[in-house]
Amino acid sequence: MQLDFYKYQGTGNDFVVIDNRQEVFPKNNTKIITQLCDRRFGVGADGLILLENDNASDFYMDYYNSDGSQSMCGNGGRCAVAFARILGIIDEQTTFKAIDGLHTATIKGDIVTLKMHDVEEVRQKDAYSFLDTGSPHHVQLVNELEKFNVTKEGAKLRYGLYGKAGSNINFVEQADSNTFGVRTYERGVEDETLSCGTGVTAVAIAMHKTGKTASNEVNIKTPGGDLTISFDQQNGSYTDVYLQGPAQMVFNGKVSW
Ligand SMILES: N[C@H](CCC[C@H](N)C(=O)O)C(=O)O
Repeated sequence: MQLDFYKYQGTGNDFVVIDNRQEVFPKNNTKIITQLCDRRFGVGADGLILLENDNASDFYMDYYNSDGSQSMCGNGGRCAVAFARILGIIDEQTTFKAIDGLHTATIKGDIVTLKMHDVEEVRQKDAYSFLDTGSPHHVQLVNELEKFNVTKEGAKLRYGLYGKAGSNINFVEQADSNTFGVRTYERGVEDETLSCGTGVTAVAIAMHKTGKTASNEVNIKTPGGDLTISFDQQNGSYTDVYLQGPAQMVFNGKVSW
């Protein structure tokens, strides 16, 4: 079988993207997904995005981590919006569906602003917070983030604290009143990625909830680039949560198996 694919990246979180509106991709075959995402035996990516038809919105984003598991992906969502515009499905605004429901988004140049779902609950512990922004996230402040062993400590928490289902693990260092550095260990990739969209969204909300910032616009610096998160807060819930940053096509080609 031979298929056209596109490679996208959003702040260094990279994806194989396929137009699956004709339902040609064998998505029940996890081996093909893991192989496409393999950086030595395949194209190489943190995840796979299948863009599909949806009868209630502009398109459906079917997202797979590089190990074939599924969840919502914030950076992937931004890339899917950029891809939908290239395909001519959308213009500057869209409503699309993902595993966690409907999202609206706007795109100007290569900057995509994606509305994330509301967050009602932030579990606060002494050393960390835990919340779901479409995917589950552990958020923990550390010192000397640049030197921190994210892969080792992330794996320890991901398996030790959260069992089989696991969680993504975000390590955070505050830079100023509304700026934070973030490095993320992603479940499903089982490694550090250069950026995680649902992760930085979780960090922004957790930092606001725990009083580290009073601002409802938070800047995040990841190893792959900068993202901005804005939100409202009403009776303890976070609403109108927006994730903003670049999404770029890198190359396209054909894969066969
Ligand atoms: N990179 C993604 C997260 C993928 C989800 C995932 N790793 C999981 O929870 O299974 C993002 O930008 O939000």
